[in-house]
Amino acid sequence: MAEAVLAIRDLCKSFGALRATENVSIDLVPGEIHALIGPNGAGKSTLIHQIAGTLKPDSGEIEFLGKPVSHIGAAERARMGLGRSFQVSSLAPEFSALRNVMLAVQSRQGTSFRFFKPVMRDAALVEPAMEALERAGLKDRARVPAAELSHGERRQLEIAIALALGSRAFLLDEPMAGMGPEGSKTLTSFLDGLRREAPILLVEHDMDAVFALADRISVLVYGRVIATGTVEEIRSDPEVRRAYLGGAE
Ligand SMILES: Nc1ncnc2c1ncn2[C@@H]1O[C@H](COP(=O)(O)OP(=O)(O)OP(=O)(O)O)[C@@H](O)[C@H]1O
Repeated sequence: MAEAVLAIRDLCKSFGALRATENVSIDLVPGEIHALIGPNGAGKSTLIHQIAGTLKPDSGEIEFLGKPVSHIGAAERARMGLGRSFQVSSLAPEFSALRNVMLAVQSRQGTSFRFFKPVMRDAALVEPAMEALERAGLKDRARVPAAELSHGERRQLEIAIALALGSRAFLLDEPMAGMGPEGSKTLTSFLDGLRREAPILLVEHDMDAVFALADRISVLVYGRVIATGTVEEIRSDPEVRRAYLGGAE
């Protein structure tokens, strides 16, 4: 298997007596969607927080792009290209999709344009912002205020921002939440293509989306990974069926 973009080894996190993450080891290889599923309270969000750097593990290692990152903060991990999306929306609703992405490009370029006049600065931001919108399938909606975009388009916009920030891997926490059947279908096909941009660690309760998208699935129950495998392996695993999938077919 290709070298992991993201490698998590023996991660542990307890809240008092509760073991929210217990010796979790999973990885993310180039081009894949690795879904993380499990019942409510299994520890999925706790794990994503630790990977993103917003929660400190008790022990274990996290490597991103071959470098240990356990000791560095969330902002630094984001700068390295670990893109987290969907739980906290960072969109400015009154600004156009384009302006939202331009702000991200600007934050990435830092102060290198501060000596330029605003209009020239804008020109230097438009091109990379439009490119990110195109990669996220939103080029035609560039001038539309974020508030007027559909639910699914706002998620695409968040992805465009992550792409503009140079994401090398995506941590997506329940992207299908709040979507109707049509929106879920559109977003599923969008995410299907997104894996070519960067691999995705996908936390999702929508099993149709998970089974349609995942190259591999890890099942988390009471903080432990009870199985990792392909869709077929996971669907036919007796322990997984007992603990989580039940009669879902
Ligand atoms: N800050 C905290 N302090 C104490 N307990 C916590 C804290 N955060 C999470 N927990 C507990 O850790 C366990 C795992 O929670 P977590 O939110 O990670 O689960 P989850 O799999 O994401 O659930 P859901 O699918 O409902 O979002 C739960 O029992 C939860 O109550």
